[in-house]
Amino acid sequence: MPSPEPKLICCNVSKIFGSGAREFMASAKADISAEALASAGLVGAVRNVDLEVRSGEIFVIMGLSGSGKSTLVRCLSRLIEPTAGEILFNGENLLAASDSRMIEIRRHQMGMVFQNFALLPHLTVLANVAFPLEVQGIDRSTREARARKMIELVGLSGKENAFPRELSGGQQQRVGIARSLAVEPELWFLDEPFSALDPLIRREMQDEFMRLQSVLKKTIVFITHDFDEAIRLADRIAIMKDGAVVQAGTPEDIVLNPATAYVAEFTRNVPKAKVVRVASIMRQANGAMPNGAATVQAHATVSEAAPVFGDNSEHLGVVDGDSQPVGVLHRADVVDLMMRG
Ligand SMILES: Nc1ncnc2c1ncn2[C@@H]1O[C@H](COP(=O)(O)OP(=O)(O)OP(=O)(O)O)[C@@H](O)[C@H]1O
Repeated sequence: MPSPEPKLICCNVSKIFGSGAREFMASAKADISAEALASAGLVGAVRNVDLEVRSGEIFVIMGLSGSGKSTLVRCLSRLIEPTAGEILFNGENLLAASDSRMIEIRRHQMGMVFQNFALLPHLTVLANVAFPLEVQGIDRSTREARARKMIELVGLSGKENAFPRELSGGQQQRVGIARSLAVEPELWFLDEPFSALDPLIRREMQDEFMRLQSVLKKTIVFITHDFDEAIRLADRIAIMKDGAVVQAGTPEDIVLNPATAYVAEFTRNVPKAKVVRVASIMRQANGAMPNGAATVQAHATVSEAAPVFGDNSEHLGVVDGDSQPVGVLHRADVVDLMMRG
């Protein structure tokens, strides 16, 4: 389970494009509605965003094209200067950091993966992956040894001497992932890393990404415009619209309780049983577990638990990670949830 400790805190961050943006922010105080900005000839790419990314979690920022995802993520590493707000990384105020300190943080503590892979075409896979270590001034044999390890981790052993043009899209993105992991980042940004891949490869890469994360346990900020990808990968999701976060929560929170009609549109076709956990719909055991009933884990999804009922049982015992009884799952509640979507 992710630890609750925040790695990155983003407080009331805004990025307004257009001349006189700072003056407008100062005079408008809190009113930076999309309408107020538009009438001043400004673009509110990011508006008053608050979020906290916890150590070891996958935090997904999801929104349609133009909703502000890339601008927000670039503000988090100060590749774009926010117009207002505060950003704390490991408790350090990034907006007060000098340019050289920011370069050091980006080089040593942050990793980035982009949609277009951004590989250097004239360098081999090995040299591409070793490149950020070369920039760090690490000697050749150390950086090549680390690069080989990363190439193996992403399943590309044997391709060390290939050039990017000799690889498929999925393989190129694996190189991008290996390269960004080579610096052993504490905070890993992935900006639509799988969007350029066709659906089958994309799903394979998502599985691969989850496998990597189960080994590496990085703190991740992952951008996508695809809600299905978001609920598949996320520990928590922030949904953006017109530069603002309209809802943030676990996939389960969002699917069960969409905060606005806009969010509900995304959740409408999601099979709820695949997202909702047994713990959310179980009932109190009141001390007694159903006699002879099979058990399921509280953190299993409802669709994982459903087959355990078999033909005849009406109840299942629910246990926690230490096999302690925590509740009862009723067949009727499972059927009800499945009927809902
Ligand atoms: N340099 C800029 N100058 C003016 N407006 C900008 C600039 N960069 C982005 N914008 C505007 O800010 C808004 C948010 O853009 P952003 O690229 O962050 O969205 P996004 O959600 O990442 O979209 P996409 O998924 O298409 O990349 C858009 O309206 C965009 O036109």
